[in-house]
Amino acid sequence: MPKQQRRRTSKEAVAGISNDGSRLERKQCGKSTEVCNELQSETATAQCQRKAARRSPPSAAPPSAPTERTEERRVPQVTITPEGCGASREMQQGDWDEVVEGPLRRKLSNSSISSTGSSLVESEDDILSDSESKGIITLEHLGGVESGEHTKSWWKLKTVVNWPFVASQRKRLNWVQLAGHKGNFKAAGEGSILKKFSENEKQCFERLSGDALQPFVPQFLGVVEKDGESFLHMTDLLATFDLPNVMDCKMGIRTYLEEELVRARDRPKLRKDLYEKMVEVDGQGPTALEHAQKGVTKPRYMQWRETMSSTHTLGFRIEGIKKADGTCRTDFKKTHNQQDVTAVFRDFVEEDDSIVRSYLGRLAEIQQVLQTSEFFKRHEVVGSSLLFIHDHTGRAEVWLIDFGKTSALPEGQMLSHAVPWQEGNREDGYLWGLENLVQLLEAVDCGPPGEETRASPGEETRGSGAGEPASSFLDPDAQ
Ligand SMILES: Nc1ncnc2c1ncn2[C@@H]1O[C@H](COP(=O)(O)OP(=O)(O)OP(=O)(O)O)[C@@H](O)[C@H]1O
Ligand SMILES: O=P(O)(O)O[C@@H]1[C@H](O)[C@H](O)[C@@H](OP(=O)(O)O)[C@H](OP(=O)(O)O)[C@H]1O
Repeated sequence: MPKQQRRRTSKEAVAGISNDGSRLERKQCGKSTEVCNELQSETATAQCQRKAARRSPPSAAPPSAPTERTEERRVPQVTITPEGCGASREMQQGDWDEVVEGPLRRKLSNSSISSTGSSLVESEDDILSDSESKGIITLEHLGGVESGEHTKSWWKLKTVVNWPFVASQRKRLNWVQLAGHKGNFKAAGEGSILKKFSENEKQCFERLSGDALQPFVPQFLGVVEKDGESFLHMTDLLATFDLPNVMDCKMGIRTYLEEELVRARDRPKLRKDLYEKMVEVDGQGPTALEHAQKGVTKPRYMQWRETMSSTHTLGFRIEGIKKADGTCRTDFKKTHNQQDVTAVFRDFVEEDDSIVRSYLGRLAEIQQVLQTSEFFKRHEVVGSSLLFIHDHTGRAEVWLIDFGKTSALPEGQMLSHAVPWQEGNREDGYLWGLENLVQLLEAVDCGPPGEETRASPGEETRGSGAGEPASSFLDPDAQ
């Protein structure tokens, strides 16, 4: 199939996820006939889904379809009373300049890129004063100094297009922290990194040892002390790539713990920093009261983030992307619907179908393993991400990262990860989000092998028969 035609097909497919997918966007359909019509275009999607069915066995407990009915969704209310502003738990770190071995050392710094998504390289002040903790790309450059030496000279690479890499340096210019808290990471020995210690995350790594999921998470290398602080030592997933493209997708329909909700109800604490982050994205975000108080509670902020982004509508959201050319984007707070998300995916993979297929293959493996993982069954997985990494060699991998807010369930309790969350059931919607992610990525992958994926008229309906979807989405209406 000619490339142009392939692209058209992909584009149609982006919107037309499925019968169920169209429900996913039905509220928006009311606003846009164009979107609505596209959603009804099924053929290309059906092709993708058949491809997917070949890639992976159908999930044992297929999730069903979401809608975009944000207002109608039941979100536990948090009573806000003014009690002063809570401070961010962000690490205050001023002494993280000393970094590690290697001729071109990474510095993992507290600098960051604004979530407003400026793609311009600004002054150092701008970088440092940024209130966001995202999109950190900071590299320590030792200008040919041999391994073992220490120096404090380093580069801050914010957003650089056409970075003049020389071949020997390219491999080492890999590090990027696309999400998470400033200063949470430090470089370690070759191919490994240190993440600020969390007892909870350590326990998760220990429990993951020997679990079916272990091959899909960074290798845990133990706890190390450095400069009087404890860190989790783990493999740097980027280390073996050459100028990788990296994307962080935060999984699940809920990004805060139930206990945070309870705490906020019992002891509501207004946070000015979160209020400011909210206003930065949407001046209309805070209520009149919140504007007056200049503060919001954490669950209120987190719920707002979920509804602004695609967490609420799709069960995952894009946190950040860094591409091989050095460009970095973290301005996805308002990337909300499937068309926008798919457009970002397409840009990320640069319409390289073989990369998409590799990602889909890996995601299919992850979906399969999640069905058998004891760890997954017995943990509420909140705030965890899938890290997508590929480079020009054609290698593409997906890894599960960040178990800082993943918590064990009481003995005997298990989650389906695919049914709606109601306070108390601790469901996280991980599998639902993953299924949506896979389907959106499939919408990018509607090119070759072409003929073989073309549906015959009798195959136009998804699924194994009688209009039954092969896989479907979670329906929050079912709540
Ligand atoms: N093992 C790893 N290898 C390579 N990069 C990693 C690894 N772990 C994390 N990262 C990078 O660091 C970023 C943040 O990681 P992580 O989500 O674990 O941090 P965090 O501070 O716990 O985040 P959050 O505040 O969302 O809980 C990721 O988006 C990714 O870019
Ligand atoms: O993505 P944003 O808009 O920057 O918002 C942050 C993000 O949701 C983090 O996941 C969260 O940390 P946790 O997941 O650890 O709760 C952090 O809370 P915090 O400010 O309390 O650290 C938020 O500020």
